[in-house]
Amino acid sequence: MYAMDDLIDTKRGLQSASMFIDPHLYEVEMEKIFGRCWLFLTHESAIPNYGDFVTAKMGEDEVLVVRQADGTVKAFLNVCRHRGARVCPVEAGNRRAFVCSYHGWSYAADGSLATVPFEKELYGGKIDRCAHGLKEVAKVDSYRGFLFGNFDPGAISLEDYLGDVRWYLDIWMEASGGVELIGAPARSIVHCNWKAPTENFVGDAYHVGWTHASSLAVSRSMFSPMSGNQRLPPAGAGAQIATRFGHGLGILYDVNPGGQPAQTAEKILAWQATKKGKIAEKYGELKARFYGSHLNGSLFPNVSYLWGTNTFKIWQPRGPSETEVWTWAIAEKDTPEDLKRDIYNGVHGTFGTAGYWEADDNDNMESASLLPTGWQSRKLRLNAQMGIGNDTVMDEMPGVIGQAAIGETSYRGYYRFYDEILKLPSWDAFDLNDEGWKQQLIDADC
Ligand SMILES: CCSc1ccccc1
Ligand code: FES
Ligand SMILES: [Fe+3]
Repeated sequence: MYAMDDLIDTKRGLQSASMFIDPHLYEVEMEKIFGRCWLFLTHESAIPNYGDFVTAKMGEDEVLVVRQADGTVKAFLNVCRHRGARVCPVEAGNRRAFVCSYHGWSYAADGSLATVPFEKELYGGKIDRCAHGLKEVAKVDSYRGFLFGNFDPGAISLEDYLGDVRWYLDIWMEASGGVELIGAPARSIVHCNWKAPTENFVGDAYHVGWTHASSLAVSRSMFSPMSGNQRLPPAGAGAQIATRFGHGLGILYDVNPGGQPAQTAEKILAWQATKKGKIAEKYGELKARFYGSHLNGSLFPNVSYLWGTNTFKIWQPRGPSETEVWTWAIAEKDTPEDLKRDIYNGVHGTFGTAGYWEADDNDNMESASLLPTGWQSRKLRLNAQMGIGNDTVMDEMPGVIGQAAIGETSYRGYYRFYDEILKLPSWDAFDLNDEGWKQQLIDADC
């Protein structure tokens, strides 16, 4: 059994390897993280009309996300209130009612219990209908079209929960003119703990040259000069950012198309050149530069994205050692259709189920997650000390900043909040104005 205080050492940027394997910790994570944090559901554009729905996952819970008649969105556990069978077996569609395939109970789009077969004859009218509607997810909210849900009615708002990271999300969710998720997500299983890939995307530019050496060599991408660790990005080529709620990212300046194959990268650069001037006028030079940069990021607990390599991922936990990966391609809404198709193909060829970048990563995710099965291996500490002691704050961009293209500032930020939320009695006990988290990260040192 893990000891909570031995799990995360924010002061020294260390984490216990047991966090990837401990089944008791996993249950605490499901309760205290997935039961209380804002979890990605879908994008508004996927359910535009009344009755449109998708099924999604919130931790290990399967939910039904439905557009309501009044234009709002509700989410429900996709679980029949009679004997618990799945109410909606399909991933997406349009329904005004959902009928359970087991005994035929039906529910309206607003989750209320609509019909019960032979209700009078078999129940004598004794069913409390109000108590048998689909269990509603306490809160659903949207940020720039990205819909999130929260099981905890006492949780802080989505806007507060995203906090400083909104400034960086707005680079591609707003300044770009807005984005869309293209098509249905590719789904695959990786034999790893859900945190391993999330931490990789939050801040691991360090692995790109080594893990992806062959992918970089064959793709002739903008990252290819890093192949095999031939060279580091030059000094001042990027930054690492940590924010209050564990959300973090890395930025590699001016190389937006990042891991896209060369021919797609050229088209993306030409397309972005037509927009950058207007973005600079409206949002300033810094955001315009970041629009043309490559961003790798994660939103706590399990959302990741690559702005530039156009990838959007959810790492759905399925036990401590298995993760179901949902991968979408993201593109700016106003991208020409032929380029959107190239981007889609590029994403699913790199980070999709059978993508060559994905295959590189999965080996690392699986070994890092499964080796702590060893009783001695799980006692090891994982090192996230790159750049420790050099983190700072800057006037021009929010969060705690590591001023290096490769560093582990956002790892330390991710696990700092992981530690805090696991120990938080309830959101009532949370002080949104406490800025101490910044000093915790700035004071960290080996
Ligand atoms: C094109 C992949 S670049 C990257 C950087 C950091 C984390 C994950 C991926
Ligand atoms: S489990 Fe759904 S109607 Fe019985
Ligand atoms: Fe990778």
